[in-house]
Amino acid sequence: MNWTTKVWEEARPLYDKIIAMPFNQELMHGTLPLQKFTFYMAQDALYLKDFGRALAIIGGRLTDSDHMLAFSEFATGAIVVERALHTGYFKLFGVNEQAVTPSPTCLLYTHFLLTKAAVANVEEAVAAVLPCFWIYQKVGEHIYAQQRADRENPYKEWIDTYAGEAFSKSVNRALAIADKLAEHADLKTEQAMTEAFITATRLEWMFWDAAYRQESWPI
Ligand SMILES: Cc1ncc(CO)c(N)n1
Ligand SMILES: Cc1ncsc1CCO
Repeated sequence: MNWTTKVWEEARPLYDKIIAMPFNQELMHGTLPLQKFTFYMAQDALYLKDFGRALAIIGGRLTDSDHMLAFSEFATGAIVVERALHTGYFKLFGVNEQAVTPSPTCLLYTHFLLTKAAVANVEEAVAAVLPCFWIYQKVGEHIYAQQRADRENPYKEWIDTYAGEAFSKSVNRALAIADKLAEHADLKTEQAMTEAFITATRLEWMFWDAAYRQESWPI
């Protein structure tokens, strides 16, 4: 059994909890309050910039040139999505970019990714960024399949991005790279990959939860 199949079995209960979150249920029905979505978007723009940075770092650390190419394209993709938020939802919903600073959870997640990208084994670094691809694809596709066709959803563009074919191609490429690295990894490295994947999946849950609560710094 390949590593991604095994790790998904472990992550499955976390994924089920992510789907059931009020943020995602309300996003699916188009009833998520605009304030909560706007908070999420503003935090996600900050997230995507550092995520892109982490992907570029990993790209530079990989050995295989096909893998390097894939990660530099993922890094480009993350920055393109970050730019699209600014010209799309930010303008549409009137977000003041200057006023946005990272929430505790956003900072925790981006710093986790940047630390793994910079100093962990590259296999573990790839595993750490994988939920950003895979969880978003699964959530996007779930919401896309469940949404009601007769109703306009203000968050349609978000849903279409992550349920779309272009994103799916990136996800499949990232999964294949992770499996290839796991295939050649020793047991200890494979276990570290699994742990990094599970931690990042928890952080995905926390990122949506923080947006729903519009999390701020306690002091
Ligand atoms: C928090 C978060 N994780 C993953 C993605 C998709 O890459 C995103 N846009 N935001
Ligand atoms: C995972 C991911 N999320 C937004 S862009 C990107 C890389 C794929 O282009």
